[in-house]
Formats: sequence, structure tokens, C-alpha cells
Amino acid sequence: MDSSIKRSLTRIGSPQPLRAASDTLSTTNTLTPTPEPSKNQSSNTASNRQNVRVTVRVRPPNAVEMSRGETEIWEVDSAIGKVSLQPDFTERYRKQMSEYYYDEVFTGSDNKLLFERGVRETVSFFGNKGTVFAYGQTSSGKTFTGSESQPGVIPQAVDAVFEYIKENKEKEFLLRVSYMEIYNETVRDLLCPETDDLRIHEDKRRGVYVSPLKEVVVSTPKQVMKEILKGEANRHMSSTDWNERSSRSHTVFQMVVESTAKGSLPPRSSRFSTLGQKQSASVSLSVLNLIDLAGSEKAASSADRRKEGAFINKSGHIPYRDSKLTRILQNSLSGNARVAVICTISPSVINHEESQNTLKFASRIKKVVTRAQTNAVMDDKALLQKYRIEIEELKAKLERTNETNNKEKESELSQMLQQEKAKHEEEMMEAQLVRTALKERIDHLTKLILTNSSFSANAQQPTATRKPVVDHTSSGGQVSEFVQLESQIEAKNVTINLLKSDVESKNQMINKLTEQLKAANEKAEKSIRELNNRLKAKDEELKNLRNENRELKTVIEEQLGNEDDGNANGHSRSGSREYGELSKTIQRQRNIINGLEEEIKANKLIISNQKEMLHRAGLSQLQNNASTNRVNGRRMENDEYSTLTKENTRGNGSGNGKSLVLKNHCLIADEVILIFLLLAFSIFKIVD
Ligand SMILES: Nc1ncnc2c1ncn2[C@@H]1O[C@H](COP(=O)(O)OP(=O)(O)OP(=O)(O)O)[C@@H](O)[C@H]1O
Repeated sequence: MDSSIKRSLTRIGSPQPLRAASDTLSTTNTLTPTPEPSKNQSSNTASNRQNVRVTVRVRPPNAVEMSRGETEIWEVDSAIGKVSLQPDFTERYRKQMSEYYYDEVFTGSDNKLLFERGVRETVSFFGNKGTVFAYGQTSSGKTFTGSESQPGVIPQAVDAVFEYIKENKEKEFLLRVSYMEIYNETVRDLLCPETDDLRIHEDKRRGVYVSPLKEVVVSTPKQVMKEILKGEANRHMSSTDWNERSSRSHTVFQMVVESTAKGSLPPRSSRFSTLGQKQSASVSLSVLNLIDLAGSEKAASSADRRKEGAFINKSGHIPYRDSKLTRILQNSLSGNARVAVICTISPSVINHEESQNTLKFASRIKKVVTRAQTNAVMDDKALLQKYRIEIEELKAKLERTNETNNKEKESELSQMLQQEKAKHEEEMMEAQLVRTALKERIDHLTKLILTNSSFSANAQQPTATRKPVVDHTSSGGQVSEFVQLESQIEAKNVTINLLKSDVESKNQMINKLTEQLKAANEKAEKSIRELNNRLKAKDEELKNLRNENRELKTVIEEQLGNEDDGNANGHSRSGSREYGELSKTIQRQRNIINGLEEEIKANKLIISNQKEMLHRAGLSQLQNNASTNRVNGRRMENDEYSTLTKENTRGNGSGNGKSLVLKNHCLIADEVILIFLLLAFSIFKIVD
């Protein structure tokens, strides 16, 4: 357990307030000294009069004390509750008291025994207020007594509360915890340090209380310890020197236990009387205070600390009448409260004076009698009741809401159900329609598609007499027909896809051939153009020669006419020579013309041959396309292909995949033919 937690619940101030405490105690109305302190006095008194239970523990010598060889000066007799000076020291300290009696005295380290004998009764006294103090000088063993390690008093006290709750099955409980610090007369909320201005209030019902103070509802011991840790952390954060501060501040950790008999809350209907006055259930409040009082032993070290110590002295007096702590603890120290004080002392001679002061304080406080009364409250502020009432009210509200809404909900629900039903029926109808439409469509498609695979088998049968694919005579048959049709459609789709890919490859091939044909056509056109040009040139040449011939002929004829005249005039010889030359020239030209004509003829023949070649090349390609239809390695029979072609050309317009394929084939073939026709036409045009 964190030492800070231990401190928070075990640290109690030094013996210095004792003198004042005894003075104050004797003057209080609620806390009155008993005449004879004796062992177990509390249990010997009347049942409603309880002493403050005082336990004294003399711790064993610690390692330092032993190493120094310090002498132990105190003796303990647990059987009679006596703490006394060793006989060797009675003379030395003769001015001091030499023996004291308490409810319980201990030495050693048994925290369990100490709790059982010294504290449990106070903690378990439900219906009242219990306050546990630890008191002693520094290093006397307060932390050890309170710590978790053994475990100490604090965890055992918390466990005891929960044990009690567990055992009391006929009751219901609500636990809330708070943690506050009083430093320089200012109250701080350690569970909510940001809260300012915490004030002490008092009213007849609740007595003295601090507000606004955060109270955390807890349900396990672990949660309680967690809140203690949280509070300690806040205490640390608010101090630059925690040790110093802790010796000057008081802390009060408070557990409020609300309890009521199960089912004791009046029913909702009877909570209001006929006069309209609200009735309350009886809720018992138990309060357990775990107090860490400021120490004062360190304050004597300087003037300032003395001043501080004086303040603490003033605060440390029971009942702290004029201080905040006094007021806060007023309820817990008044008549119906139980107080357990654990005083710790060192065994060492060196601490003799401090130990004497502690023992004196313990003696005086032992004389205080508190009047224990059952703290039954009729308190609307009790959380348990508030929660119960809230739960009841919420239940009632829920009931009312249920009642008023039930009919509406019912009609809403039935309306919704009807709407759902109608919607469902509509959907069913739609589904049926879709199903029928699908079936019709499947039938239709099946008829169309089946033609491909069953053509060969049913080719000779008229469509009307073809065998049905499935038996439609039973509903089971319809389902299987449906399945069959679907599988057939699937198969057709596969075929269609294959055909499509085949068409694609064919298209590619045709494109390639078209490219080749185009190139060949261009080449042929070029050579034809060249030949044409040459023919034109020859024609021109021929034409010129003919003209020349004609002119020569005219000249010859003229000359022949002149020769006749010349013979008469003596020029016949020279005339016949010119004639002979002209004749030769004409002959030569005739030969040239003949040659040219031969050449033209030969060229025309070449052109004609080229046209024929191109034409044949186109046709043979087309034939190849038609005869080498292959689908994924499956050669398609020519008759099948032609059947498909025929089917396609019949043009049923159904839009099925196969028809498209066939159309595609025909289109391609048509394109090729058209190309060749255009080619041929252009060639002929050129030639012509
Ligand atoms: N009953 C005991 N049995 C064994 N050891 C003890 C006992 N009481 C105290 N001690 C040891 O003595 C030393 C001082 O005790 P502790 O820290 O509890 O004193 P304290 O009163 O809390 O001191 P402070 O006021 O300075 O915090 C510790 O080492 C502790 O373990």
C-alpha cells in the first residue's frame, strides 16, 4: 500500500494538544469523562453509553534503536490493559505517571488482532457514527498500524463494512465516500480539488455537513481504496513539500453507508398521504470517519513552526470547538458516535517524554463517554431513498407510458403488419410475373438457340413438329425444364462466344488481306497507268505518222501529176527517183505503225491479264474464307456453315448471337466482293 495512503488514515497529531484537550472535554455536554478508567469499561457500561475505545500499541524497537543499544522503558500487560514504566525507570521519572490502563494494549506486530479487539466494534456499529483516529509521535508506528501490508486497520475497516453488507441480506445499502483536507482553516475537496469555497453547513436533519463536497458512490473495497489513492494524489499535488504540509493539515476520509430494509420503501401509491404530504422510508445512515490529524511535534523546530503548531494545537483539541475540523467532526464526536483511538508509542527511552504525552492523551480520551443512539433517519436527502424513489418513479412513468402507448403501438403494429403483408404479396406477384416472363423468354430463346445444335438432327422436321426439349406436363417437369433450358442457353452462349471470337479472327484476317489487295491494286493501277501513258504516246506517234503519210501521199500524187507534165517537159527521171524514196519512207512508216499497233495490242493483253489475275485472287480468298471456318480448332462443316448462313439470311431478326455472327460473315463476304467490283470497275475505266 502506498505510504501516502497509510499516512492519510493513520497519522494523528502529537501529544501536545493533551492539556487543552482534557480541559475542553470536561466542559462538553456530549462527551463526558467517566470517573474510573478501567479495562473494557466500554463493554461494562450501560448499552447506550459507550466510551471512546482506546488502544495503545508499543511498537518493538526498530533497527536504529537496537543498533544504538537504546533501552526499552515500557512494559505491556495485555490481559489487564496496562502500560507501565519498567521498574528501573520509575525512580528516574518519578514525577511522571508510571502506569496507564486502556481498553486494549499491544506490543508486537499483529495488526489483525489489534483491529479485532480495538477497532472492529466501532466500524461495525451500523446505524451510528464511527470515527477512528491514530495518534502518536513520528516513527511510533501509525503508518504500520494502518497500512495494508499486514493488512493494517484501514483496509480491514473497509472490508468489515463490506462484510457487514454481504451478511445483511435483508437490507439494501448504498455507499458513498468523500475525502477532504483542512489546512489553514480552509476546507479542500481532495476528490474534486477544483471546487472552491467549500462551506460547513448545519441543519436539524443532517446535522453538520460540508458542501459542495464530491461524494463518490462505491460498491467494492477496491473502489474505496482507489478513491483514497486519488485523494492522496491531489493532496500531494497541492503541496510543494508534502511531508511538511501533511504534518500541518488534517484529512477526513468519510464513508457514508445508507441502509434500509429491503422493500421498506412505501409503495408509490402510498407515498403521498391524503393530505398530500410526502412520506419517507426509514433509511439508516452510518458514517465511518478515518481521521488523519495534523502532527505538531515538528512544529517546535522554529518560530514559524511553533506558530503553526499553536494553530494545530488549537485544532487538535477535542472537540475542536472553534476550528473547521471541530465543526466537521461535531456529529462524529457527539452523543451518538463511537470513537476508536489508536495511540502508538516508541519503546525507547529517548522518546520517553513524547510517549508520556501520548499515554496521557489516551487516558483522558478514555474517560470520555459517548451516548450511542441508533441513527435512524427519515431523510429525503439519503441517496438510497432518492435512488429508490427515482427508480419507482421511473418504473411508474414507464408503466404509464406503456399503458398509453400500448394501444397506439398495437394499432400501429397491426397497420405496419398489414402494410408489410400487402407489400409482400405485391412482391410475390411481381416475382411471379418476372418468373413467367423469364420462362417465356427462356422458351423463346431456347427455340431460337436450339436450332443451331439441333439443326442437323431436326433439319428435316418442320418447326411446328420439332420435339419439345422437356416435358411440360408436371410442375416438377417445369422445374427440370427450366434447369435444362438454362443449361442449354449456357451451352449456346458458349457457342456464340466461340463464334464471336472466330468472327473476330476472321475479321482480322480479312482486314489484312484487304490491306494486301489494296497494295496490289495500287501497284496494278500504277503499271496500268504507265502502260496507258505509253499507249497514248504510241497513239500520238501513230497519228502523226498517219498524217505524215497522208501528206506524203498528197505530195506523191501531186508529183505524179507533175511527172506526167514533166515527161512532156523532159523531167521524168528525177521524178521517178523522188517517188521511189517517198515510197520507201511510207513503207518504213507503215512498218513502224504496225509495230506500234502490235505493241498496243500486247500491252492491252498484259492489262487484261492483270485484271484477270486480280479478279481471280479476290475470288479465291473469298472461297478460302468460306471453306476454312474453324472455331477453336473445330472445323465447321461447310453444310453447317451454309446452314448457318441460310439461317442467317432467313433473317429471323431475333437478335440472337448466332444470327449476328452469320450476318457478320455475309457482310464480310459482301465487302470483299464489293472491293473487287470497284477494283475491276476502276481498272476497266482506266483502260477504257
Ligand atoms: N508494530 C510494529 N511492528 C514492527 N515494526 C513496526 C511496528 N510499528 C512500527 N514499525 C516500524 O517502525 C518504523 C516507523 O513506523 P511508522 O512509519 O509506522 O511510524 P509513523 O508513526 O507512521 O511515523 P510518521 O509519523 O513519521 O509517518 C517503520 O519502519 C515501521 O515498519
